[in-house]
Amino acid sequence: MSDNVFKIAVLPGDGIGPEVVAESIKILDAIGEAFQYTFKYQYGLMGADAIYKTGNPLPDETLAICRESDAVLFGAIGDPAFDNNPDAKVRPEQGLLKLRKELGLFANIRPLKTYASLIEKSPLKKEIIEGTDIQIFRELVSGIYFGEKFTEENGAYAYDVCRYSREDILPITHMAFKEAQRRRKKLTLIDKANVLDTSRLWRKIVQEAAAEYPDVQLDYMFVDNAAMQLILNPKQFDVILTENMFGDIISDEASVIGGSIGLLPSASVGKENALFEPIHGSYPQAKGKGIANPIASILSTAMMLDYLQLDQAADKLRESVEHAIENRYVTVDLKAEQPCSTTEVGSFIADYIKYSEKSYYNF
Ligand SMILES: NC(=O)C1=CN([C@@H]2O[C@H](COP(=O)(O)OP(=O)(O)OC[C@H]3O[C@@H](n4cnc5c(N)ncnc54)[C@H](O)[C@@H]3O)[C@@H](O)[C@H]2O)C=CC1
Ligand SMILES: CC(C)CC(=O)C(=O)O
Ligand SMILES: [Mg+2]
Repeated sequence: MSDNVFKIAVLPGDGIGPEVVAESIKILDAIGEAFQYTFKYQYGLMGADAIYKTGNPLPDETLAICRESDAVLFGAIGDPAFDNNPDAKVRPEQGLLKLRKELGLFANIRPLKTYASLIEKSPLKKEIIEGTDIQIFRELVSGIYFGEKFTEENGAYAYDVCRYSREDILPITHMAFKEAQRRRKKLTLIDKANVLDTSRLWRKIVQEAAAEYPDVQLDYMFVDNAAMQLILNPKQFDVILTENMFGDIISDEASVIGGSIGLLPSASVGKENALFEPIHGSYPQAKGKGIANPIASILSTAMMLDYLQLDQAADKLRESVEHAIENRYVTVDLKAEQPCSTTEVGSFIADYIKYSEKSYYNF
């Protein structure tokens, strides 16, 4: 990374991935213009698109581009042709899981907040969700997604092994405690320690680590109860720490509180690199229809600007997104009276960044 020049690996992927990433690039260019940054993009094949073109869901060239980059901007992978074929040995999802493992992206951070103009649009009552502000820390490169897996040749049985080590658990545990210290000083470990040995190991290690953070209130919640509590009383949560599969599931559920999964960004962070992607998938039903909400990808780009320590630019991007949402310049999933298309939302946000008052310069 040299002053004001940043190498960004761009992996659009499948389905709506290319559409929402295109809006993020449009906005990154607007940020570059407004703040005099240069973002150099290197595009890479990924997922089903990569399988169709190369036979590999994560080509070596794509991995090399990511390793050489300052950050990775990723869309989504996934294709019904593979979803509906349980016998497919090569799958798009393998590319994403391999990329996360190869880059050592052990911490997946999924922020969730509510917006005033969307509160009334939620299926949940205003008094329950208003003011919800949660950070989910999901372990991303271990657990059942990465364990030994086997299917008996005649389909008689199959298994997936969930395995965790202290080395898998500690790094993200410390990250989550430190984030709680910066926020409202509450950390909730979500697990299934009443049944699973792996969860009991999480609870033991997190309990040990807690001694280093006496200012943080630590509590525990079984994942089935947590799935209910997220809907009953989401404001009880500040920072959530959990293992891979539980985090995958509860973050999609939590997205309903914010108004749409099309709003939720994520950062996947390791020691030497980071990847930024919406929490949603390739939403194949919407491919090519211009109805996909690009804001989750755009807010993931804001998290990338945070990571690159471009704080003013990140703040301006978030201000621009809030301006679009509060002025109802949004896609159909947010129940807009006059829905905008994916590209209209992106252009509205990009124009606001370029032409709004210089509210972010300290003149
Ligand atoms: N990180 C990734 O690349 C992920 C990939 N996938 C893959 O995506 C494919 C589809 O999986 P699904 O379970 O249908 O998950 P999905 O997240 O693609 O879509 C689920 C539902 O969420 C809504 N949705 C998703 N993205 C949206 C957006 N940007 N704007 C508005 N609404 C949106 C739609 O109602 C959609 O039917 C599968 O192949 C799956 O493996 C799923 C999750 C994450
Ligand atoms: C391939 C899946 C594990 C992707 C996903 O659902 C996620 O990361 O949220
Ligand atoms: Mg998921």
